[in-house]
Amino acid sequence: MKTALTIAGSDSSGGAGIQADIKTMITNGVYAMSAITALTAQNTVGVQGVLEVTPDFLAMQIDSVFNDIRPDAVKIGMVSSTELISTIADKLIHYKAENIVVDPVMVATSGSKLITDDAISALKEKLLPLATVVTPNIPEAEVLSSMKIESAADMIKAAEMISKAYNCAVLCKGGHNMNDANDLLYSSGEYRWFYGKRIGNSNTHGTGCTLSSAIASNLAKGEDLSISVEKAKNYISAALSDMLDLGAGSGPLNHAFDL
Ligand SMILES: Nc1ncnc2c1ncn2[C@@H]1O[C@H](COP(=O)(O)OP(=O)(O)OP(=O)(O)O)[C@@H](O)[C@H]1O
Ligand SMILES: Cc1ncc(COP(=O)(O)O)c(N)n1
Repeated sequence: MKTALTIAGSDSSGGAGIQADIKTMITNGVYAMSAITALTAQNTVGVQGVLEVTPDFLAMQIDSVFNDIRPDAVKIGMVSSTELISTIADKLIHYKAENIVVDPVMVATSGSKLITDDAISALKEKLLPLATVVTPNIPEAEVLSSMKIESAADMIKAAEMISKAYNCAVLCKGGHNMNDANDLLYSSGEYRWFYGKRIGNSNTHGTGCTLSSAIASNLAKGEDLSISVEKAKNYISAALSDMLDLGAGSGPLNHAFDL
């Protein structure tokens, strides 16, 4: 069985973070492992608290995983501080990790900030150059490219800028668009659109975590990047279409819709 590791934060409400990643990896057919960067006390309404692990303890978790069950792919989600980002980068280089998917988590759907401003610089300098693919939503792509994105042409331009600056593929996600849900993959100088019909479901807590973990699962199984994104897009669209409606705010997806 192929294996995947998520390095991310825990979401006590189970819709995003480590919990979404593990549910996604299992339902996409790979063995799931985790290294937790922070505990969040969180629900569909907001983030009530964050408790970061120490860099040493994060390093220990990553060592424990790599020294026993080597992951075929690694997904990185919420990492809130510069020190934790440096720890992850050092370990990924040390273990020559492959198939690295970086979801540059900055703000939760509920509006809470999940990364410090310093850490955004570290994310750019240390993690993006290691990424097979980085998966920003539109506000994140604006931060990474320092440009405003107001059209499909802007999505292409920003993705190209990020890809060239950090030498990685870029999936610019269109979930924040009003009329469609089209995602753009820019890789090795070429781009491809993944078209999605906008689903009338306001329960989108964890969509970014879920998409990036599905991509990592497909890469772990040996699919190329474009097919990995295509299959991940189909998975997230189906999970959203299941119309699960839990909690008072933006609720989670049904990760196990076809079980
Ligand atoms: N209402 C929707 N209908 C169809 N697809 C959607 C919808 N909302 C998001 N998506 C899809 O979900 C995936 C995640 O995109 P999105 O832009 O929401 O990421 P995100 O903002 O990082 O997610 P998160 O909610 O975890 O912060 C993309 O494939 C996007 O197209
Ligand atoms: C621990 C953790 N990681 C990531 C997210 C982003 O997901 P979303 O923007 O869907 O809330 C989150 N809310 N919590």
